[in-house]
Amino acid sequence: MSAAPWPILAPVRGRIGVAMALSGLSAVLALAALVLIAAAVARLLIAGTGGPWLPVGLAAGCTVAAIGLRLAAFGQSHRAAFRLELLLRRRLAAHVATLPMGRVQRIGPAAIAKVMQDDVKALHVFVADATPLYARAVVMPAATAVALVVLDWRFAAAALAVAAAGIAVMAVAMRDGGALIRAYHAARERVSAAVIEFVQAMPVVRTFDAGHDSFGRYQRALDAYLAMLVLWYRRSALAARASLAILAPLPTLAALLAVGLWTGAGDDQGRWLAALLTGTGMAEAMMPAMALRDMVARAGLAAARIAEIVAEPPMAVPEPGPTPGPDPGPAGQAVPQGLDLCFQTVGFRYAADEPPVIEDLSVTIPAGSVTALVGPSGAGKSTIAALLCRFHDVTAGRITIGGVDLRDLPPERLAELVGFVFQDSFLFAGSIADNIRLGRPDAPMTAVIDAARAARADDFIRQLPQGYDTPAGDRGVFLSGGERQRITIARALLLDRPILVLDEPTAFADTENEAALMAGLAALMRGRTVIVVAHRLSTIRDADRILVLDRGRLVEAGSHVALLDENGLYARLWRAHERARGWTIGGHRHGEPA
Ligand SMILES: Nc1ncnc2c1ncn2[C@@H]1O[C@H](COP(=O)(O)OP(=O)(O)OP(=O)(O)O)[C@@H](O)[C@H]1O
Repeated sequence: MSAAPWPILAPVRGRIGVAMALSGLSAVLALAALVLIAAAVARLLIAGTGGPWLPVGLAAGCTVAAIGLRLAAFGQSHRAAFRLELLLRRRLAAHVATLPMGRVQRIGPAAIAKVMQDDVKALHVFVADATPLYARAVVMPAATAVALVVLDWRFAAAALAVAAAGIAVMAVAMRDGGALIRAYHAARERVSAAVIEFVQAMPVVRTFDAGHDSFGRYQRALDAYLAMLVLWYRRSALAARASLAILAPLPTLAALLAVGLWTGAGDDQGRWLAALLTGTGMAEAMMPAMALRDMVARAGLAAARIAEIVAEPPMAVPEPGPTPGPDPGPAGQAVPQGLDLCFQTVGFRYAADEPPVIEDLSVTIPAGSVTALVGPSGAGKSTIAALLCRFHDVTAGRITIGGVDLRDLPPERLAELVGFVFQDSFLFAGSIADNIRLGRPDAPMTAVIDAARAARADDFIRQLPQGYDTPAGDRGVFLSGGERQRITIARALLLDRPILVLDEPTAFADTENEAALMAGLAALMRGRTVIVVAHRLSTIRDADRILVLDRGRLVEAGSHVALLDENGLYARLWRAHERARGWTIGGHRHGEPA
């Protein structure tokens, strides 16, 4: 990973430049104030050189201006940081929205959230705090060196020799610095990941080990972090302390005093005093630049992670312009004519180096029909549902709606045609009504209520503390899996898409909810083209056609009755399903004495 944060700062480069220039100028003025104070003291000590008030006044002016410029520099850098934060978050959000959903799932929502929050924040901190300090740490020693050369080259030589010795020892302390910093940050990140995993997995972990071993991974990450710190300390502690001692003001002060005494450079007391006042802090002024290395490295890592997301190729969309796409038809119309879904020798693999999970799938799903996808675990049912939503693009063949390749449909057109209900029904922070309105924010309340009624959700929503205005989402009201699913169904009903993809829609239904959920689903499916992925075969026995998949291939197709007659894979799955329904916990069959 590149460790240079600078390219990503390009949009605010101008403002950062201004901040650094102001900070550098402030350093020069602070130095000028010291020279002027030396001149004032010299005038006091040496008779006949004039009164001290002019240099004192100028020194005061320089100090005030230096403080003002420093504040202005931080003002500019903070503004640049806020602007950068806003720009990067907007850019990331806009880019992530263009990525294929499958890619987003593969990168992981948590990883994306971390980049959008933590890495952007790290760059904010870098720009706001580090850039002015960085300029100061470079300009201050350089300007001091120039001032010393002007005063007397011997003072300059003495101060530079001390600084060079300090930097040489520091270089020893920082050998392998880049590798150590990367290892340090990697260890820190493993601790963060372990703590997140620990908290997220707590419900599962606790059930199994009552919390005794659940610290395991976290503890190991902490141990590795500690080992890393100890290694770093051992490698660099002695040299680092030695370099800090050399770069501190005292050694430079001693060198300047010695040079003044022994070389005759101190004969001009005014110059000597000026050299002592300005030069003493020269080596020390370099120290922040060393410390900032770590901040630059951290910002570099954050920038690299942001760049990685931005470099993800977006989903291919057709050129804007008239698209020969099928017309979704007026809202409320049953299924517009000609919206057959067609898989033509479709193949799909998740990565170029992975085996295909869908192979040579050719099937036509007529408009208005209900088609179920069944098959053993891992057969590829959910993958087909995901392909229909363009979470991924097929890697062979094509999928068409009304004769148009999905890849030739603008995403918004696809969204008008196809609606989805997944097993994992996510509710956003917002009221229940807002959640039903998602996708049709201007829908009137009467339409929301009608959809909720048809989805069999109206009754339980009305019993919530604030009815349709009750807050949902993570921090909202607690709803059962079946209730959440019925809200999702109401949402899909309100959207009124002609084609529906349902992935395990009854996965979370309990017995009490199942009847309501099935009734809601029946309302939703009426008059639409439906593709439903189901584990519970009893829920899809009335489907017009059942497609049976095995290891990515279509092995049987037909109605429930026809497939039972065939006595193949479907018949075996059905018998297994029937047996499983008959079993109760404890190993007894329904109707048998316990
Ligand atoms: N994001 C992914 N990356 C890589 N491989 C995946 C991904 N999702 C699924 N697979 C693999 O693709 C194959 C098909 O998975 P899919 O989830 O489509 O099967 P399924 O029939 O829906 O299974 P189940 O009934 O268990 O949900 C499996 O071998 C699975 O491991």
